[in-house]
Amino acid sequence: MSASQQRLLDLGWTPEVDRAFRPYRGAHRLARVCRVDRGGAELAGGMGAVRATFGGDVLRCVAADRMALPAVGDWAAVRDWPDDRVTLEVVLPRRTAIVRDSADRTSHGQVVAANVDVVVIVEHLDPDPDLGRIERLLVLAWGSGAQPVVVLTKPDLVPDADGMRDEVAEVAPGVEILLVSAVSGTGVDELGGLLRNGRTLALVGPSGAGKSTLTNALAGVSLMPTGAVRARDGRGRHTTTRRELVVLPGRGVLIDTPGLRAVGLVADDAAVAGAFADVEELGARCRFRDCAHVAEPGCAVLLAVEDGELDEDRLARWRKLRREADLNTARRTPGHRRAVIADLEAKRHRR
Ligand SMILES: Nc1nc2c(ncn2[C@@H]2O[C@H](COP(=O)(O)OP(=O)(O)OP(=O)(O)O)[C@@H](O)[C@H]2O)c(=O)[nH]1
Ligand SMILES: [Zn+2]
Repeated sequence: MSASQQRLLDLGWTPEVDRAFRPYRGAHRLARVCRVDRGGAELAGGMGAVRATFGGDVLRCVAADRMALPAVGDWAAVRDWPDDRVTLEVVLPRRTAIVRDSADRTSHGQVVAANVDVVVIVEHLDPDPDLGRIERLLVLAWGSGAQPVVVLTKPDLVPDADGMRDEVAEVAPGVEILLVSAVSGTGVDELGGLLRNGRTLALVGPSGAGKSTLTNALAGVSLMPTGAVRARDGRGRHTTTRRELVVLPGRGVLIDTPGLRAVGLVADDAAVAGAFADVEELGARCRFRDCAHVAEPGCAVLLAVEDGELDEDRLARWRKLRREADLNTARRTPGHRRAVIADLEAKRHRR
């Protein structure tokens, strides 16, 4: 195998990617997006790292839908020009995508990371884990098409990490939960075991949960500045740029997303159902098939709450997420989108 092919394999290349790229071969090169900023993207490919600006087609697509913006983890067809410029011409179809709500609310959302195999939800045990946040990130993960895993960090700082894991397990049915301490080394190998066969893992979680620390522990070297070392500006944002995609040759690819604060979800019912498999399962036993689990007779979900089998707070959070999902679905219908865009245009003219 050539060095160039080996580099692509290390980047997570698969025959599926190759098939998607086939129509562009010849005039284009294949590359993976490592980082996106205002002016363009940093890419890695068979020939190494390059910086690219976005081609006209990409810009036109982005104008119509923000989801078309290249994202870290995307595979792309890239063109080299005689004056040494490089342009990203086509974003290849995404196998999976972690999508959050965009600020403007006119489009589907913003892709946080693409072509991810495992979404690692990182949450600290100290301070106490936020169960609602874990649930939201699980909805995000189930909506992405990738497999979720929960990693609980800083178990070395609490007396009963196992007990806390059991509590978290209640809000993460069917999801593997790992206790991982970068300090004591507990669980690092277990998590590292998920990084194999060129798979892509994306770390998501709040700032300070220990994502960069995990990346360093998995890489075995200090690639990421962590915690206090990294300077923050007045709004609490990091001023130093960080690497977002780390290639661990022969193992896999790690994507470290910047701390997601309040994650606006672009969830649909299926993603919520994935994260709340326990509620779904109970709901299948309700007398009415479209039971909302509010006050219906023969509601198996309410009965489970009464019996202490299902936590009332969890049901309340399920309701809230379901409402959000319904709103999103309504918002995404073309008619609604047109109305929102017209409204924005009107405001612009009034200014
Ligand atoms: N005791 C202990 N401290 C940890 C552990 N993991 C991370 N930390 C500390 O927690 C702090 C935050 O870790 P980071 O890795 O910078 O957190 P992050 O999730 O990358 O945060 P952002 O970059 O802001 O998104 C640092 O001071 C780490 O040293 C752990 O397992 N045990
Ligand atoms: Zn019901």
